[in-house]
Amino acid sequence: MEMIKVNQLTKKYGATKVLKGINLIIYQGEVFGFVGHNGAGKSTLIHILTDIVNKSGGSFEMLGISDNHVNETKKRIGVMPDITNLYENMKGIDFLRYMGDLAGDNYSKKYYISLMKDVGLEGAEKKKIKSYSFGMKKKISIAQALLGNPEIIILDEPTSGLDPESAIEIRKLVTNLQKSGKTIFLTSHNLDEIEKISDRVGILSEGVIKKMGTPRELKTETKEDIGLLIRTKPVLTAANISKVSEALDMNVSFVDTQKDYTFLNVTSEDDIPKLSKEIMESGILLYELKVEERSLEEVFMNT
Ligand SMILES: Nc1ncnc2c1ncn2[C@@H]1O[C@H](COP(=O)(O)OP(=O)(O)OP(=O)(O)O)[C@@H](O)[C@H]1O
Repeated sequence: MEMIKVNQLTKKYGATKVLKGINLIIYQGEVFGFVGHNGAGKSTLIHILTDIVNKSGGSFEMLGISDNHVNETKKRIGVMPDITNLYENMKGIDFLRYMGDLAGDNYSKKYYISLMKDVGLEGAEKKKIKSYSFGMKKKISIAQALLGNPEIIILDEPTSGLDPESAIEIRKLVTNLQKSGKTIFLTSHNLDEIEKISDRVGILSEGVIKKMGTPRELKTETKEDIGLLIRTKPVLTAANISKVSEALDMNVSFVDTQKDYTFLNVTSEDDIPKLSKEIMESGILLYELKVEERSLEEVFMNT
């Protein structure tokens, strides 16, 4: 099922066009990672989808419901608020109860306690938010997004500013939410993280989604050469490579050697088995062959 569908969405602030025609479909149960430079318009899109900011043009559907009827979807979408909007003088559980009450929901104390446990805040229910660590504040923001068991959860930079351990905890939480059937739309500046937890990634640049796909698709789609790292005895030299290249009549280029390793480029995946066979048949012992992966960061920098 299409949980979020965005069609030619635009947004202008005054004369500045921030979003110039966003097209996007997010399916049920996906974790979709949305990345872009500072000021690219990620939060603007989130604010439009959650009815905080008006669109300038185009349309969108949330849970199959048109943006003309956005009120009907609000209870089914959870949005993590900015942690600067937390009521710091309130105890954690009172804050959640207050937000629940504001939404017109009447949950039991047990519900709020279990919600705090779900986000890893067990034992902190009666502590004031101002005494929480940065990571705990992020967690209670996520708990607020989970109030009412929404089907779509939108998290704007859930791990920014967190130490690695807390970031791992939040990532686990996202994975558990996905396992429980939620659809998650998240932004992050941490591309390693986006790559680890997202099923698909969209890169927003110059007002449009320039690239979209699984992390693997993005990392392989624009790659011209395939980098190989080979460990052999004896170590392959430029002369060996040019001989192999000639024998196979294919374009294998020598890049460098470091200790026991040789770095090479080939132009097609099909060259890899041919190359390894040729090396072994020439009496050179092949210990290791690795395809060097492009990082999502490289893809992002080239977008
Ligand atoms: N209310 C507003 N009025 C005018 N311009 C705005 C407003 N809100 C955002 N902008 C501008 O729109 C652009 C996109 O901002 P937005 O916050 O959506 O980017 P972002 O991708 O979320 O950035 P970041 O990664 O830094 O959070 C920026 O140039 C910003 O200055």
